[in-house]
Amino acid sequence: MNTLVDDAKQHGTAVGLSVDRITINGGKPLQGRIELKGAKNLVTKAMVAAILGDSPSVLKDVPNISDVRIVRGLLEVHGVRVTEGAEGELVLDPSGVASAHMADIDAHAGSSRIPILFCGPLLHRLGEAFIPDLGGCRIGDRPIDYHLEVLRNFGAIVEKLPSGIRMSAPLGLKGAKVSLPYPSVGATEQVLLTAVLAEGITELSGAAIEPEIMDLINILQKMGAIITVDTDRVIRIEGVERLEGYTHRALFDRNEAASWAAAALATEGDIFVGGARQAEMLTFLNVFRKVGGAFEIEEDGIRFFHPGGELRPVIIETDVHPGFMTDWQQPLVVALTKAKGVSIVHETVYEQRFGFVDALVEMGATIDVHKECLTGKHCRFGQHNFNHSAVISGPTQLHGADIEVPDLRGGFSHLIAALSADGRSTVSNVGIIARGYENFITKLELLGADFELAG
Ligand SMILES: CC(=O)N[C@H]1[C@@H](OP(=O)(O)OP(=O)(O)OC[C@H]2O[C@@H](n3ccc(=O)[nH]c3=O)[C@H](O)[C@@H]2O)O[C@H](CO)[C@@H](O)[C@@H]1O
Ligand SMILES: C=C(OP(=O)(O)O)C(=O)O
Repeated sequence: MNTLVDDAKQHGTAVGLSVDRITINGGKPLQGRIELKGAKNLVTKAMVAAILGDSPSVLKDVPNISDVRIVRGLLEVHGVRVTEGAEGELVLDPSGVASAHMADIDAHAGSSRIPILFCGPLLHRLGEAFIPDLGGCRIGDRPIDYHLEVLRNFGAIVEKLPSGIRMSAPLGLKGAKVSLPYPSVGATEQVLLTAVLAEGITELSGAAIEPEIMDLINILQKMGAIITVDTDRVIRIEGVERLEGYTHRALFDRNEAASWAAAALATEGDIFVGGARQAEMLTFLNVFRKVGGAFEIEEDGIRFFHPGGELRPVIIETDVHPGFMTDWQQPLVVALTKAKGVSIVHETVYEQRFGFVDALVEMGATIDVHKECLTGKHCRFGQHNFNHSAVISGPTQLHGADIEVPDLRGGFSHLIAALSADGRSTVSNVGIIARGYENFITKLELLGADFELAG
């Protein structure tokens, strides 16, 4: 397995970021306007969906992030021709889809979580698939048991090898009744990408219904799929014989929007996030307001700002949509260190997502992590030995320190911590942030941050 430093270098290099560290002089409010592109958690899946079409697809608002680069590389080793159109536009031509050579595919092992979603499309197109080791953030065990079970339900034969997973479907894939034990985003996408061309009807219960999944459904419908989203997390898919390419503008990145909103609050700043929309951020906006943040919703984006006065503590439980998204908690925790009183964040989606708080504590925050489900709701992790509830007592003034990015969202929270701290901080392994934040260095510059690049 790659070390964190290798990961950071790989992700940084993929988007042309040649530095490992940023030295930040904190204490300056972030102010100005930035623009969002499409969501990391949709764009990469939309790219995979292009394999299902029998003509090229055009995807707009594709961000320059390393996860997109990695998926592009994987598509190319499978014979998909990927070209760039206008700014932020990718043309994906699947007419040459072929089995990848092991050596080529190995180069992509361990880089992102997306390879597992190639299974259904490749089984339809080629009758076989080989999936290398998966990467993604190290925030828990992240098993793929639901994915494998789903694929077996459709008739795939799954063989686990030391280097990855081999799959075949000698009799083709057939629609199935599938029930997920937990509304997993990835496993729901696995069902969608497999069921659309499977013979017959698929009924998925216990589905995840995140906005990025709904946008993937929009794309599949444009391609010719028949998908019904019922109440109570049930999705019905009627398999069709062929799909065509799509043209689609990707849904904006609501996780990036929430991150910049938290940055505005923690630095007492004022950031207009172009492209952000209210509907997909309702839950975040409620919490942001309760903490004492202010926002103005405009047609072309949302202005997030600190209106003055004291920030207030909150109790949050992360959850599947429409709950408070797990990817929002890390940046917000930095703002909560400045709230007067005791906040609690109960992480119910991943068992180990509080690794990033060690650095905040080193910077002067008062944060204790606990194994118990501290908000009252019992989650899957309550009976185990996982520190999955955090108690944040404030207000505290953070001070500069040398800190190391542990994962994508934790990394962004470290940037915010350094920007809001007194004095100088050095944040290393910043390449990991390039997995999901397009041009974050340029955006920091635009917002008036005081920093130097090093390493
Ligand atoms: C690329 C992408 O879109 N990543 C997002 C996606 O990750 P991802 O799709 O990996 O997350 P899931 O929704 O699948 O995971 C949720 C929970 O289900 C568990 N699980 C999942 C699959 C499985 O086979 N077995 C199993 O036990 C996971 O360990 C985790 O505890 O949704 C997460 C939850 O909104 C987000 O934090 C990630 O940003
Ligand atoms: C956990 C995340 O992503 P991934 O699933 O790609 O690791 C994230 O975007 O915060």
